[in-house]
Amino acid sequence: KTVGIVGCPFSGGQPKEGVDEGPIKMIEYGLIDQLVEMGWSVEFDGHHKFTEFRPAEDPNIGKLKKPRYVSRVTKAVAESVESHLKKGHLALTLGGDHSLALGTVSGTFAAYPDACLIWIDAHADINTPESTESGNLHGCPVSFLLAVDGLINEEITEFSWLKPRLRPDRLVYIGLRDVDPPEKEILKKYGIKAFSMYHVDKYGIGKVVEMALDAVNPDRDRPIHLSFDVDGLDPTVAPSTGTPVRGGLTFREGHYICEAINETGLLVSVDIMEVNPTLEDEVSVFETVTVGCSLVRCCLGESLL
Ligand SMILES: N[C@](CCCC[B-](O)(O)O)(CCN1CCCCC1)C(=O)O
Ligand SMILES: [Mn+2]
Ligand SMILES: [Mn+2]
Ligand SMILES: [Mn+2]
Repeated sequence: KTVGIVGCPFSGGQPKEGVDEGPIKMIEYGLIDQLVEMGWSVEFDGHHKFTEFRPAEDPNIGKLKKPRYVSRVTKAVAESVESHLKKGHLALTLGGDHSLALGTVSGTFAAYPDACLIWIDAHADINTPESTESGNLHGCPVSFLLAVDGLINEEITEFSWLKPRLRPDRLVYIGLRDVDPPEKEILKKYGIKAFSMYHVDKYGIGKVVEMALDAVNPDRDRPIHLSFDVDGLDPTVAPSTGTPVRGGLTFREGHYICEAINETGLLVSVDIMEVNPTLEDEVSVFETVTVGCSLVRCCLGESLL
């Protein structure tokens, strides 16, 4: 079994420097050897050089920041992910900020139209060009990916390459605790299944993962795309990330999600996003990078016994 690693040193979807170093650090910390050790064959042709994609001019479109840069980069990511999947590889995307999911999820649905998406995050990342306050595209990817009318106005031709294929009933969240009011409206309007930290507390992570799978994969026959924003974890677990929010998933809850999804045998594509190894002290950086690597290992079959 082969895993194709898509290294995405990219920070254009948000304002903080450093998140582009996330993939570099995860590889530097030995992720490839760890996966080889587990029996995986690894295809990694080096990190993408996205700085070459940066347009000279990239004025805001409405409130959206760096729309052209994000569009070009995510289109390339979509092609990489799709290509690995069409070769029968498991796609592993290392971020980089979460706007990259515009590419990863597009790539997965191009290869597996019947897929479902499990989004681990403190945030819903479902702002529209109108509803966003920050204009940071890492807060918007899901709204662009949803195959529903009336979310994205046609004027945004930047992302015309993106064919929205994500049905609302194929998307489920775990870990939410910082959702903007307009995002709450969108979740309600489309009946999108969302398990917040309230549900994790109420039911426990085991039941929550089971309910999440029941919601989007009732017969356990659909390929799974897991998009894991490390800020879904509590900041004491993954401190070095751009938008930390207290009251998050424990180390074990985060890993349990990956172990349980691995156990389905249906995982085809996984993103580990928003590791920024420049924001905190050395120990915090080490913790955040290594938790990213251990989440990957659990997605790829590492087990405690
Ligand atoms: N929803 C936010 C955060 C997005 C985080 C992206 B992720 O999950 O990939 O890290 C926050 C907007 N919020 C509005 C009220 C004032 C504080 C910021 C946004 O900027 O849209
Ligand atoms: Mn191959
Ligand atoms: Mn987040
Ligand atoms: Mn996110």
